Amino acid sequence: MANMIEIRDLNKYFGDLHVLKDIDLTVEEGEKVVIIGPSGSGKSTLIRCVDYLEEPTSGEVIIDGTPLTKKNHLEMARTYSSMVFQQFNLYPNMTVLGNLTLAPIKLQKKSKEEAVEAAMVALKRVGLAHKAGEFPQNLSGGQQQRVAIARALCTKQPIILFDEPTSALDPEMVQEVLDVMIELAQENITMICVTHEMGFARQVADRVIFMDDGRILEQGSPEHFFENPENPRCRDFLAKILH
Ligand SMILES: Nc1ncnc2c1ncn2[C@@H]1O[C@H](COP(=O)(O)OP(=O)(O)OP(=O)(O)O)[C@@H](O)[C@H]1O
Repeated sequence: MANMIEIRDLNKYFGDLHVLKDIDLTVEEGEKVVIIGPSGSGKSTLIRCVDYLEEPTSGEVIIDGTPLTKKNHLEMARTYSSMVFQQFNLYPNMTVLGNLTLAPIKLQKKSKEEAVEAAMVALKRVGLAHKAGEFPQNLSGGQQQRVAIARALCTKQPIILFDEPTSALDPEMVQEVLDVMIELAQENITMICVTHEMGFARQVADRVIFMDDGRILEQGSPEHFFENPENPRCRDFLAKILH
């Protein structure tokens, strides 16, 4: 398998705060990676560096062989990666269909017909084709997040980054979003997902990564990771959230 994402010696500071510390990480094409760790450990910042929503202070992020730079990052993100956020980030004054066709038409220069067709295919996949004409505020949180996932799907980039996609949802809506993600994981999409959903990690991840204080302290297959973590901080963290 080819490397889709290579992160080399990545450091990120916010002012004096050293948030990512010498991160090295390679993700293969089609690989599903779940990142867990305590609040403030740098998980979101790390995946935001993958599509340059945060600019690394030093080090490199290489996508499909091309290093991200100030100059190319918008074009690279358009081609390679989309992000699903905790707070959905849908435009409230646009219909679901409007939200889904905006980037393909404006940024990817697709025709309206092509964008609508792709949007409807994506909405079907998340079970919401019948909501195409609705405004986001008329949907439940779970439905809004499924729309956000459909939006990520219809731009057809090979990488999807999930930043705690179920953390803002009422508990009864979490599973419907996870089910969509589980189904997506059957495909050759490269996924990095920051989440506290350990069942999802066990079911879907090829690799689980534990971050603490800006560093990757443990990583491995779910079997190894959950049964036999070596790092004491990872063991403590798992003991807390699993019991
Ligand atoms: N734009 C920013 N400006 C200043 N500090 C920031 C910014 N974004 C994040 N931070 C800080 O960087 C650290 C890492 O934040 P990050 O959101 O990456 O952690 P996280 O592991 O994703 O946490 P959580 O699980 O709470 O979302 C935190 O101390 C946070 O307050």
